[in-house]
Amino acid sequence: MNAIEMKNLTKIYGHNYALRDFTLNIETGRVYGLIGPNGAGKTTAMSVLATLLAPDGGSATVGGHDVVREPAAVRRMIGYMPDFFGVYDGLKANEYLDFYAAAYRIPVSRRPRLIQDLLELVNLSDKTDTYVDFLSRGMKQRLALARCLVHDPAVLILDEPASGLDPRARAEMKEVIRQLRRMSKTILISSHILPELAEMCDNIAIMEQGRLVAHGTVEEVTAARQGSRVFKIEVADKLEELLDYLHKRPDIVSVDSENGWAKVALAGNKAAQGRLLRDIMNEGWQVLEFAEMKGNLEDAFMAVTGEVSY
Ligand SMILES: Nc1ncnc2c1ncn2[C@@H]1O[C@H](COP(=O)(O)OP(=O)(O)OP(=O)(O)O)[C@@H](O)[C@H]1O
Repeated sequence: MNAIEMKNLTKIYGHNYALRDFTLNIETGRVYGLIGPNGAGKTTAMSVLATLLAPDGGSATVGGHDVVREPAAVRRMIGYMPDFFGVYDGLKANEYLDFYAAAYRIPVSRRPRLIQDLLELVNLSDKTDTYVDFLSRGMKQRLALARCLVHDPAVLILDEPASGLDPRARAEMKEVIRQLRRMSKTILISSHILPELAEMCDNIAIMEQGRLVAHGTVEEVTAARQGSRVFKIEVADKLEELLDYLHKRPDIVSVDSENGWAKVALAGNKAAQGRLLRDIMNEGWQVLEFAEMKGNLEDAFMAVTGEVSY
């Protein structure tokens, strides 16, 4: 079952297509990354899903509800975190969440427990009585995420939740998103921070100029661009000889050595992967690690969107 369906979505500003026949389905319970360069249409797609913007063509549903015809039902299902949001001066973190809980008509008696749970979830329990203004950017982002959760939505639409955060704050945000995934939420996240998305997401969609240019699992999108998958191979010794050996194999697209291990792009499927491992072991190397790497999503993004030429 798909939590989100977008079919031929089109949005035009003047002569500029912000979305052009954009079609994408997101299965329930998935964490889906939406990647694209500035102006690709990520915010536009998310605004349509959040019922804030009417499309000029096509249709979209969330939980089976049409975003144009049943906006109230869609809003009940989603938590939407925009890329830019204001916070209210003079409110403490718990008051801020109380304000939103009231807006969602959560009974007063339920709110203290709910707010405590939400602050715990986003790792801000010790900031309950801190003025929102005094929180760091990362904390504010996590509080904004907590705000999206007050009505316990099944679907989260997060527009660049990690933007402008330092590595530690990003890691904390990532952890919260992992936690939400464990709670079986369907999550759509846009980002420019590609390696981070690769770690967090099950699937990714790459957009450019309002169009979908690639989608699939992180591994599929990466492989589609290269016709290969990348592996880390660590051996007990004789690394130089291994690199030479790998260079000569026809199924190896490229070989690099990195921090004492080999990074190889292998053409072919799982059977090819099995053959490679067997051959290396048969040749006498003691293999300490043989693992597929997800980290080259950034390469895939650059190649697909043409931001960098190879
Ligand atoms: N209100 C608007 N009026 C006119 N053009 C707009 C408007 N909103 C967006 N656009 C245009 O639509 C296109 C898509 O914009 P959008 O904000 O959806 O992209 P994005 O992928 O979210 O970019 P970013 O990563 O910079 O946030 C861009 O060309 C943008 O200039």
